[in-house]
Amino acid sequence: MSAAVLFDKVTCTFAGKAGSYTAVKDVSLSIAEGEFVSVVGPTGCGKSTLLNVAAGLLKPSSGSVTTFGEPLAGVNRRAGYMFQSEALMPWRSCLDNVTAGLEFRGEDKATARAKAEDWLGRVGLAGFGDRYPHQLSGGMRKRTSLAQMLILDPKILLMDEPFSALDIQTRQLMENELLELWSANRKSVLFITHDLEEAISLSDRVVVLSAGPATHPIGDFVIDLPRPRDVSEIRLSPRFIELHDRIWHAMKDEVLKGYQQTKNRVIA
Ligand SMILES: Nc1ncnc2c1ncn2[C@@H]1O[C@H](COP(=O)(O)OP(=O)(O)OP(=O)(O)O)[C@@H](O)[C@H]1O
Repeated sequence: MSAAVLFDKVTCTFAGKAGSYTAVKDVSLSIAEGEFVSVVGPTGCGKSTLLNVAAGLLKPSSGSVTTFGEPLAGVNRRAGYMFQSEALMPWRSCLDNVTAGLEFRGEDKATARAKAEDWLGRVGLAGFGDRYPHQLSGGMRKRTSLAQMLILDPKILLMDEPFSALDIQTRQLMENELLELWSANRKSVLFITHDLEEAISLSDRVVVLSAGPATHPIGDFVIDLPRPRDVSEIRLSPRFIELHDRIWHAMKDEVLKGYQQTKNRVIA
């Protein structure tokens, strides 16, 4: 079975006024079909850069990416995205935001509407379709974004700190909802987060990145916690605490290095 996403020795170098900067170097990483993989690492190390490469929005300076065995050229059409920032169109209702992708694909309005209503129900927003984004809470806007992504039935979900702007309770509710939707129809997920607890509670595997420059994976941990999981309860289990200790041990020096380097780059 081919990997949903396979990074093979991916390097990304950015040109800048002060010279070039190699954000990630020789990254090899694979995400299997149906696998939930989180990538954690110090601030500014290159997590979003890798996600952008998987999305086909950024071409690596060297190395290659394949998706389901095919070389990725241009935007990854098999992927759905969810980012930290709000991506809803403020001038469209919640329902019209969810139908947008299908309309762009040329699906007829009535079918798109029926599918969107179904998805709004699945993410707990039945009856909210005619609200506009500014009339929804942060959690509801995230649910709308989830429906907007899932309605297109992507084979891979690329998620860049999608819940980091939410308060802790709403965040855990959303994480549980994501797991429930994911387990009903296992997609491959590449999930970027700063938050190690979030990574462990959601994932099958957690990949730890080194501090930049030339970021690369320094640890790859299988998360053997049972499913289904409740993200707030699983954090109290002895196995979770053990995994957290091990991964944090691998990460903490890099986090300090990353923080120092970011500070120095700002000062320089
Ligand atoms: N287009 C670009 N041009 C120049 N430098 C860039 C560009 N994109 C990213 N970088 C640099 O590459 C490095 C990695 O950035 P990236 O956003 O991937 O990190 P991150 O791990 O996602 O950060 P954070 O944890 O803060 O969200 C950073 O030092 C950033 O300044």
